[in-house]
Amino acid sequence: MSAFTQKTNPENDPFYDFMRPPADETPAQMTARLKREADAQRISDTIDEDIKRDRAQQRKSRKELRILLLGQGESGKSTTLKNFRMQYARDAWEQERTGWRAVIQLNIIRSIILILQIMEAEMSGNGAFEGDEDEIEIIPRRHRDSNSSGADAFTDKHRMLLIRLAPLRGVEADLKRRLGAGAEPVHPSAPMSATPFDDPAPVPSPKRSPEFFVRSWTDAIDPTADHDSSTITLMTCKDDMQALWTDSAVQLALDRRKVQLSDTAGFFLDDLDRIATRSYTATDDDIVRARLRTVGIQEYLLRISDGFSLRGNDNYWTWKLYDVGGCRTMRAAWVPFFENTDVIIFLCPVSCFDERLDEDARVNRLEDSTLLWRSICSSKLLTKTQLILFLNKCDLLKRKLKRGIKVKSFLPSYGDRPNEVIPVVKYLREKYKEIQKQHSPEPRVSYIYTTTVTDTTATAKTLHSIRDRVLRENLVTSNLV
Ligand SMILES: Nc1nc2c(ncn2[C@@H]2O[C@H](COP(=O)(O)OP(=O)(O)OP(=O)(O)O)[C@@H](O)[C@H]2O)c(=O)[nH]1
Ligand SMILES: [Mg+2]
Repeated sequence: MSAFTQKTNPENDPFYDFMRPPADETPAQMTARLKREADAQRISDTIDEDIKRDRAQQRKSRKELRILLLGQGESGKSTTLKNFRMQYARDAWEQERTGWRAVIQLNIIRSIILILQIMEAEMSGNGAFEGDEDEIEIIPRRHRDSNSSGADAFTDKHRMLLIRLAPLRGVEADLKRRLGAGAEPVHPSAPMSATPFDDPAPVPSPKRSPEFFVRSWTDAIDPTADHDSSTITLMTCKDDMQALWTDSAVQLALDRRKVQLSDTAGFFLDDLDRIATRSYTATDDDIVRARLRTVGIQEYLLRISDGFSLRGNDNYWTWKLYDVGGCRTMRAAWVPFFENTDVIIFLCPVSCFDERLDEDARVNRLEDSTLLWRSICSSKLLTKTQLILFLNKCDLLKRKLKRGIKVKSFLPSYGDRPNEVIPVVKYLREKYKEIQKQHSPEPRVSYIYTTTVTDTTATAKTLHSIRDRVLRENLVTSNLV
């Protein structure tokens, strides 16, 4: 087994007596024994390394690469995967297009229900509000002024909107039922680990209740499903949804509670005219922006041409991409996938410096991401794995800094550097590069990209560059060139 099972008590080891040194061991005998043990360990490590290298070599001679997408929840792993599939698995991508409509409808309803909840809380003078038992996403992460209330700002018009939009809750339940063919509940207080290598430990229940998710897209995205009743309700509610979203009292309430709805995952309220129609078909951009949380680990196959070999099928490689759930309750499940992983694409959302984790509100998101990056860089299991870092969500960072949020207030080490995108990204790039350099068991090349993976055109260029670099490196190490 791996190095991560070391924490067991040696007294429980059935071989403990056998391994225990003799009671009357002299210092000279002890030195000799320790040397023997160290030699044996070295030989065992070398054999393990040889086996690993042979396996990697075999996979490479079959032109197969394993690529793992890692990073905290909402860092953009599935969105990166979507970009890969859009570029390199176009047929499957097209087949799933119709099915994304239901996910996007659900994203819209989630945003509306959040606004309704906030409005209800404000009307009743409650500082805080609770979502439904299995409520989804978007309970604000940042600090709220819980004493403020705008009850007076709301009128009969708002009460009427509450009533008229109530049918959306039924549509939400219906869509969840249909989409949730592969769903299983995630216990909100399930044991968590900050890195995949820590023993999971229970933490207090998170403030937010769990977000909707499905275990696999292919279960959820059913292009043949008839979602007409949801579409009709959305069409009927469209004007009211727009009236709610553009209402000034609502906007003020969202501001008071520091809910930046347009920056949240799966935001489509500015696109209602286009989406709440019977003929709506999800565009590539819509699919990339749609939010569906990942649970467990999902495998996707891509066939990617290396563009080097001359003969027909000879130039195709199979890339096995693994998309994982990034929340702390799911990180322990990553470890079995580390063995034989050729490449890790790690996503750090640079806009998250002022946010807390959904699953543990005590933890700053950037701190969490940095800790995770360090653990991945230092892992002995991943010594030979090529690490590619995406400093992602640069668009959101730009918007946040423009609103005047100061990086220094959350990251004192940032000091008096300019509160602008380029210096912030440069600072984080250097920090992450330094961590990689300091903690990697062996020197490794650093591949760092600044990304906004919802920008499909820019991301296509990044992915082509990665394809070329990864293939070149693996062609060289497998002596195929
Ligand atoms: N504006 C913006 N949104 C992004 C970016 N990257 C991802 N998102 C959005 O952020 C949300 C979360 O992204 P996902 O790809 O689902 O995150 P994930 O890492 O797979 O999250 P888990 O499955 O929970 O581990 C989605 O709605 C994306 O559209 C980005 O660079 N900019
Ligand atoms: Mg995901």
